[in-house]
Amino acid sequence: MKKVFTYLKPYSLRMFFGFTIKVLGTFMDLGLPWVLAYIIDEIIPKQKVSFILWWGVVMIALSIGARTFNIIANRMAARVARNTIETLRHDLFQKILSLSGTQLDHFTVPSLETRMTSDTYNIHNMIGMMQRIGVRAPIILIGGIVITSTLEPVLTLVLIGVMPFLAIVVYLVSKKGIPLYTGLQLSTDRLIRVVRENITGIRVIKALSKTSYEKKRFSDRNDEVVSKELKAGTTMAITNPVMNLLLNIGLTLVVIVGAFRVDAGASQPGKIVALLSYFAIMLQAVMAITRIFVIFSKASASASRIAEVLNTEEDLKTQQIDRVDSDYHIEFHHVSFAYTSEPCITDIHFGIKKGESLGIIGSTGSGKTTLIHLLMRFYDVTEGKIMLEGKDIKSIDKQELRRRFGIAFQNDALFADRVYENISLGRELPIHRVKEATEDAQAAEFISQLEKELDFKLAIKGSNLSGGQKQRLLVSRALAGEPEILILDDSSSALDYKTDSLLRKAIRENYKDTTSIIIAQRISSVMKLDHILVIEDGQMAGYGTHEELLKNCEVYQEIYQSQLMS
Ligand SMILES: Nc1ncnc2c1ncn2[C@@H]1O[C@H](COP(=O)(O)OP(=O)(O)OP(=O)(O)O)[C@@H](O)[C@H]1O
Repeated sequence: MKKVFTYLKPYSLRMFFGFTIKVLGTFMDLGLPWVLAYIIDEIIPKQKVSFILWWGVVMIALSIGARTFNIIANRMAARVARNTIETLRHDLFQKILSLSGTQLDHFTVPSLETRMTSDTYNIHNMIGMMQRIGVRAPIILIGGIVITSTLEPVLTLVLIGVMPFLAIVVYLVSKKGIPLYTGLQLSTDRLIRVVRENITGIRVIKALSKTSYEKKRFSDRNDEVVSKELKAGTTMAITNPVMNLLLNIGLTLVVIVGAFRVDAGASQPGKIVALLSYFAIMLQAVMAITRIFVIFSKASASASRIAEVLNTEEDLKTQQIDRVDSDYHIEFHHVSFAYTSEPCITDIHFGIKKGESLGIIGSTGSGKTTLIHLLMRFYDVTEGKIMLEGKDIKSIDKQELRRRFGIAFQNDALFADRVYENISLGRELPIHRVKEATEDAQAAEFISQLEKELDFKLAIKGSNLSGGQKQRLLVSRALAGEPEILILDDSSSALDYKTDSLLRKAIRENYKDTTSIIIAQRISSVMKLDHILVIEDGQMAGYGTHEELLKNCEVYQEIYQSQLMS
């Protein structure tokens, strides 16, 4: 919570004004029963209509003043809550963007989504509530006790006697509430993960007739959320009836004791009426405080989940490492890596010169994409080093490093935006450059057939395009910035042989200075490249040209034979 409260600092002045206005409004509310008692006990017995009217006007003025001040203060509170959450969400988003691959794996994407949405929403609720009811309710309670004790000290003791019981209920319930709400948020994370997986894979789920299986999976997660919600809700729901009961006992005692006291001449009817009014608004205040505790319990669980992300230390810091002389543009120097305890990449060692091309081939899951993740420093190598022009990539600023790449990953993201935006991706590239890239990526022809061509609007994830069209747009995006290093990760798998071959020809001829790395399943996609790395279970099974590998790499020969036969 401490971390979240630091976000309120810039609004302290606004909060102070809001607080002052709220206090004034609340005092006016507190004055009303007192004036009523005064009218009943002092003014009415004098039987002067002008006096009664005058004090009636005072009551109306107090009432209007209280409402107006309340509305102003509530609007100010809403503004503070909105602005605070806007900044918090912005910082959280920035932080999420800067998380390394390992940190993203640790938090998981669905959990980060919940932290960005429902967790920030819970805190928004709390900040608003604290400024509105959090100020008003304690003043009503304390002010109420002070005023009633001046009016009727004996009856006030009845109310004060009830207070410790109320405090115990609030303490016990909120102590149980926070862990329950933390558990609920974790279950919500899991539910969102299932929803996310289902929505992303809706077609394959239908195609494989897995809908009933997925329905069950969703239902299990949903039941888990419902049961945790029920548990948290039931615990919190105990508060209101118990509070009500305690306060109503107090109220009944006031009426009984008050009746005896008026009868004995020790008190006046106006005071008893005022006391009942005070008890009523104090009852509302206590209810509001319990609501604050519920919201605070939720927000406190959310705040620690958000703080966990915000306090995550950057684990891929830029380091001071001296450059070494190297003939290579890209060099992997005995690189090993593990996502978990199991090694994924072991002792990969190669170098390619500027403008050269490297093909990476190997079975699925052999570690091809991981090599790119390491080259772009999404993860840090566990052993060895990766160098660009003799500079360890750990010594290059991450933004600067990544700007040097043009990359198309497998199933990369396409956005619900114009074709141009999807290719330019915020780089404000000139139209002619985007057009050239689409021609090289063999996408120009199909784009020319789209309505409005580059202005054609894609659906979410480019679902109104075919697989091959999507791939060609992604390759256009990678080529459009004329990158120093081009990486195509299985980006031509949906292309026919002719289009694939035209794409490779265009890259060869039009991007001579670009060093390219092409990951592919088909030997035809890599056989003409300067070097080919054959990878098997994360290890180098061969390195050389197509001809060399055909002679001396068994794995390559097997892939070649199997593809030749098919
Ligand atoms: N974030 C991750 N956390 C844990 N393990 C991972 C992660 N990403 C990949 N792996 C594992 O690392 C291994 C290599 O994965 P990688 O994606 O590099 O393979 P690949 O050769 O590119 O496969 P494909 O050809 O199917 O794309 C696989 O066993 C995979 O399960």
